[in-house]
Amino acid sequence: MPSIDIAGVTKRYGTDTALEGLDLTVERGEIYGFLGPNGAGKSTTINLVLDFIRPTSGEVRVFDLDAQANALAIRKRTGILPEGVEPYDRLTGRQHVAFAIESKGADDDPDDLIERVGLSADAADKKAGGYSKGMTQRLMLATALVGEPDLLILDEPSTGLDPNGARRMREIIREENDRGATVFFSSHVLGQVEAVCDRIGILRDGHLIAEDTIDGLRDAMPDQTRLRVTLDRVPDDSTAALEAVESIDGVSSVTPEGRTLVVACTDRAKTTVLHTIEEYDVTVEDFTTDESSLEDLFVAYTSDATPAEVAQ
Ligand SMILES: Nc1ncnc2c1ncn2[C@@H]1O[C@H](COP(=O)(O)OP(=O)(O)OP(=O)(O)O)[C@@H](O)[C@H]1O
Repeated sequence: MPSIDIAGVTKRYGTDTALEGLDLTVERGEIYGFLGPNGAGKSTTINLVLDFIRPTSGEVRVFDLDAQANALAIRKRTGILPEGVEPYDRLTGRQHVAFAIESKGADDDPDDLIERVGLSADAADKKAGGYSKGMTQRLMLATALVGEPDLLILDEPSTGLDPNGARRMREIIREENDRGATVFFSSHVLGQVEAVCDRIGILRDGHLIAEDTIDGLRDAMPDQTRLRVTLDRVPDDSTAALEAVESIDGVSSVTPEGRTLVVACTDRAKTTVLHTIEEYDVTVEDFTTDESSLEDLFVAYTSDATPAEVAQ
């Protein structure tokens, strides 16, 4: 039985279509990463799952229950970390967690949850109105974990977290999953997604344009590669050089790292990339090709060309 089953869902806001005919299934026990550029429809999808908004057409089922008819029962079994949520200024962190425990009728110890997310006992005694973004995010994660939810929905969970916080988040996602929870999370931090997800869905303009494991996404774009080109020096007009490489057909991104250019491109574009760089009066000292990262794949999948065109 899937934890989330979205079938043929369209969501319109007036004449704007946020989602169109979306089919998406998250199996029980999996960690599903939900990616997409700004405005692709990720938050809309999450809001439909939680019945905060309703579809224009189509059906959303969670735990095999209709999301509209069973919203409260579903939310009781779900831990939610919404995007950009503000805590109540006047409650302390501990009071927030205690309130969440009471609301869910759970019996967690607030201090255990506070410690687990890496919030200090001192911070937990302070009013949440003064919390930094990272502390707020940790607090909200603690409330999402209340009652050992069957499903965790995390919207941009890394927002505001420093590297330690991001690592803790990954560990908690894995621990929750080991306990049996299904995790559905949206993120722009692709390293985070790459590190923990079993499966990834990429949404673009309200359509799911790719859904697979990272290896599967790679296999679907066998021609996609990551080229590292080391030059004898940084070109004098490095901006023009970067723009020239970026505009080559088959190149989806270029990142300078000192004298090295990291270029996500198709195999066929490699030679043109090397020739183009050399036109800027520099010598290519070395180049290597590597497996594409999730970031490369994401850019390739969400760039203007369709995935099929990119893969060709
Ligand atoms: N309440 C609303 N009223 C009108 N249009 C909306 C509303 N909410 C979302 N939209 C539109 O629906 C589309 C999808 O938005 P959504 O917030 O779901 O995208 P997202 O993938 O979560 O983006 P981001 O990564 O920026 O958070 C966008 O075009 C957005 O402008």
